[in-house]
Amino acid sequence: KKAWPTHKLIHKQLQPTTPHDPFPTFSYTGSVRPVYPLSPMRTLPDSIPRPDYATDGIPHSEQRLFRATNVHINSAEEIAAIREACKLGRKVLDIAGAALKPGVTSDSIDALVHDTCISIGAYPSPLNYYHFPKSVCVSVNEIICHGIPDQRKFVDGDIVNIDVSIYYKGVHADLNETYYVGDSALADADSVRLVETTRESLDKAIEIVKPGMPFRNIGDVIERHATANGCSVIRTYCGHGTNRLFHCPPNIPHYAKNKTPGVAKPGMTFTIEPMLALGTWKDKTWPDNWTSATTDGKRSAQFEHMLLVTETGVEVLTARTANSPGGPIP
Ligand SMILES: COc1cccc(Cn2ccc3cc(C(=O)NO)cnc32)c1
Ligand SMILES: [Co+2]
Ligand SMILES: [Co+2]
Ligand SMILES: [Co+2]
Repeated sequence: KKAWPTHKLIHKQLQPTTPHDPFPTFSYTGSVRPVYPLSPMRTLPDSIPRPDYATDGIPHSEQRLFRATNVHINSAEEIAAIREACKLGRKVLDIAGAALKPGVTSDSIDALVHDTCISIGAYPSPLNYYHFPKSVCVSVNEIICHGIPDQRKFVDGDIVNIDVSIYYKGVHADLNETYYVGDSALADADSVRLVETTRESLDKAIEIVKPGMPFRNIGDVIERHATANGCSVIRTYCGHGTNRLFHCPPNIPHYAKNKTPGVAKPGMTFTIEPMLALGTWKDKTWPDNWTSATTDGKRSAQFEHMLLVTETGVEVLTARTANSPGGPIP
């Protein structure tokens, strides 16, 4: 039997491919662990139009606006493109949600989202956004948001948020949902209370959106519903304007008594994306500089829609409609 060439052995030892925790000394707040190695960075055909940050990771177009607080009013053409991107984003999310099963890895969800984006001619907005390494955010249990798809397998009883954003015809769409994996999570009363309260809090917030509505009112509606159901509201991450830019004004906190400026006007497009938790609202970021977890390790859930302010009220651009019924209906 041929002796294993030592240089390959050494190389193998230096590049462990066995699943492992890259931060063995980090004090995790809950039971979720990263499972490395991450899969190689995914690529896209050159034919797919890319946002400015796709090459160097920095959204220069957003940073030019950094201090601005004026909110972009989309043209009719921009609104048409945003509507189309949001319909496609909804399809991508529904496909990803339907693939959630015990034993499936979050990396396989990333591959599915990435390949679906390519198939429709879209760029997955998270890829290389501030150097984010993957094409979708997958956040399990106590992970609040920005979870990085890796080799961790979903387990019966997990609650999993999939946050899809796509760049299509020069505009972004951004939406997310939290799903139950297997049957046990549906049986866990606290998880169901958390997930359904979060879903309802987004719906209640959307109900008040119309021209003249101060953005600061959204947090009051969300926090009232959260508190009434024994949940807290994560404070670090907010809803945001989305159009030709992935993130731009307005900044929309999900907690009560906030001082955010601005009022809704027809033609504005933005997200509302409440993250609620069973315990503390406080968050702690993993050493990967992305993954955000509750400091007490209790579960967090999120739902996100992208909205258009109309002359008379609001249009939920990322709504699940009759012709896109996909995904598990809870
Ligand atoms: C610089 O600091 C950070 C820290 C965390 C994340 C990122 C960048 N980023 C990557 C994906 C992503 C998604 C959203 C979003 O709105 N989801 O609804 C926001 N940010 C995102 C940057
Ligand atoms: Co999102
Ligand atoms: Co968002
Ligand atoms: Co979560």
